[in-house]
Amino acid sequence: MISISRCCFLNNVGISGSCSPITYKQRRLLPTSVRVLASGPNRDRNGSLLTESTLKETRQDVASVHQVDSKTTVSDGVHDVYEEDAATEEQLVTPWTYSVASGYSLLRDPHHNKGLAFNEKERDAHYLRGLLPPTVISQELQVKKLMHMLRGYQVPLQKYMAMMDFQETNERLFYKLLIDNVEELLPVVYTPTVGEACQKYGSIFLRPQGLFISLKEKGKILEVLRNWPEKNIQVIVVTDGERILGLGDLGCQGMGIPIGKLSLYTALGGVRPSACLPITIDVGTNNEWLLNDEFYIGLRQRRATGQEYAELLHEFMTAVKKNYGEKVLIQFEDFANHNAFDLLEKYGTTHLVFNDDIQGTASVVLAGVVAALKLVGGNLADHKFLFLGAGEAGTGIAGLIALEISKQTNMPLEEARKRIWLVDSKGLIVKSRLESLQHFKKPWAHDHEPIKELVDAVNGIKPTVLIGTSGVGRTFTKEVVEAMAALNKKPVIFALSNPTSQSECTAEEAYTWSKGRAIFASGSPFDPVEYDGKVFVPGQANNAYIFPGFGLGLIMSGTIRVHDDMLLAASEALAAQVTQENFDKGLIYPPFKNIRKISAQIAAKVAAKAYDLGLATCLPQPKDLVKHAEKCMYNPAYRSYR
Ligand SMILES: O=C([O-])CC(=O)C(=O)O
Ligand SMILES: [Mg+2]
Repeated sequence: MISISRCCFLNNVGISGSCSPITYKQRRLLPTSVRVLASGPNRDRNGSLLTESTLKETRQDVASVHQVDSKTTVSDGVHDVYEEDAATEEQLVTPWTYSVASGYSLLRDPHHNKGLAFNEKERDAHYLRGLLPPTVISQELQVKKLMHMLRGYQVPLQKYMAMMDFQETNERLFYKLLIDNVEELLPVVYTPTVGEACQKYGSIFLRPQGLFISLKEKGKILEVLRNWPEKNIQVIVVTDGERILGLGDLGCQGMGIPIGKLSLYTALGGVRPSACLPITIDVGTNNEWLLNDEFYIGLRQRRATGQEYAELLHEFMTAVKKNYGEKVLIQFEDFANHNAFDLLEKYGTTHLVFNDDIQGTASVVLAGVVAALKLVGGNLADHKFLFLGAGEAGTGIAGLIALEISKQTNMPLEEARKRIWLVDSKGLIVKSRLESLQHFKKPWAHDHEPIKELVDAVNGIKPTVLIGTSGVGRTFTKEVVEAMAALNKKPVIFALSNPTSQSECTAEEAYTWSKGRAIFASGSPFDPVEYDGKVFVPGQANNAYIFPGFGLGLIMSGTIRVHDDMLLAASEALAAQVTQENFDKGLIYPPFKNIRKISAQIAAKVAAKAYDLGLATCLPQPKDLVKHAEKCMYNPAYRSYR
């Protein structure tokens, strides 16, 4: 086996430039325990922001990170960091070499394999003669062939498995396929199919694509992180599998979600695949069916809770920061409510954390509501919102809408919240229930008599916007939609629960029961619907519009904390991407086919906000942040290997 110079392969268009990643040696210069900020998290239980004093302290952390950065004289961040890491402690303690295989091994290396696209010269230079059939084809033709193959499969899960296989065989081809056919393939690698894949993950599992950290690894998490072959990690998506989409506790099999989300980080947001790390934390499962399934891949025990859970998570959070530094983004995904809010609150002031279900969903829905108002009329403050579901998504969206109303009108947050009502499994959230409510529901307990049924809440509250985040399918019944349509000329109805089976109603139901008057969006995709001779195209209010661009913005600016104003900036950037042509078709989200352009816009606005707030460490600030975002984005076109 001949090793090929690293330069030709690792010189990705990564997120580097003047803001180079911190190397292990430099990381050692960082204060060993980065200061815990003096007071509250970036959003306390009442939804207030980082205070001026905590912001000031966070800015001091920014200064210390930047001081280390500015000592680095790195021409090509990605490449040189690898050099340096290899030459220091990593090479001493890990068993790998950084050389890249040639010949047969090259064809089996997904990061560098090009299959039939290796040209004649490359076949000679890299010992590939005879290992491939004689024809040489372009990457475009390879994409065409794979699409032909995928379209031949009838069952969505077969398509999912084929896509995972492509990712494991030829990474660049996988991403080109996904980027060039995003509207067709998103439902395959993401909701709804990824939900079924997680349910059956044990049966279809062939090769691990992420890190599994279970209770067995307690005390060794730092070592486990170091077993992952990539060193320059910029985004981690982590789940504990307790609330996978609206499907409930899938334990260790929730791994499909971090893998799917990170594929979108690369395809939609342009973050290098090698900088993405999917992680599942396995503390057991309470899913009896899985515990008795012979193919289940996780720990066969009931979920650890309380101190045992908190200690494992704390070890994980500490190890991540120690191994990857201050600027690694940790995205929490599909944790159950009780842990999701606590983790965000606990680590929001010490780590770069983002909860996609609370914050990403909030940002995408606010954008959709703002866009819908162009069709419905009025300002946000003129509207009344009713939610079915008061968990992460429900209270997250409610909080961001209230914040935006308060910013737009200068009205106190408390006053803005009065326009927003939530219904949970026990009925309308009202003052008389205050004592028994979980902390994240308390801000939404307003004065009203108790109401049990959703339809009665609709008739009692008279909302203009109805948002479903319940995780329970078919809860927007004919009666509910008809009540909305009786109250509003153009009722705004969002059925956000995923996957399709958990959607509060289908697009067809929303349009039919409202007699074609609903402005409708859903979390999982629905096909266009024909009603009364007119075609209605439903919007997909999924956080996939936000998190890839949001993450890119944080990474390219070296931001070290997430702030709610960045969520508002992302939301505004997304709403601004809806064109008149989209509105004319009744659309409140831009088409996914433009998503990379949209992500660059979101990234630029998020980064700009981070610079304004003094939370960015990549200095100086680039002049044109949109161009900078586009330049940072991973391009899956093959490289030529000389
Ligand atoms: O994964 C998705 O499609 C959206 C999401 O975060 C969830 O439903 O938990
Ligand atoms: Mg989620």
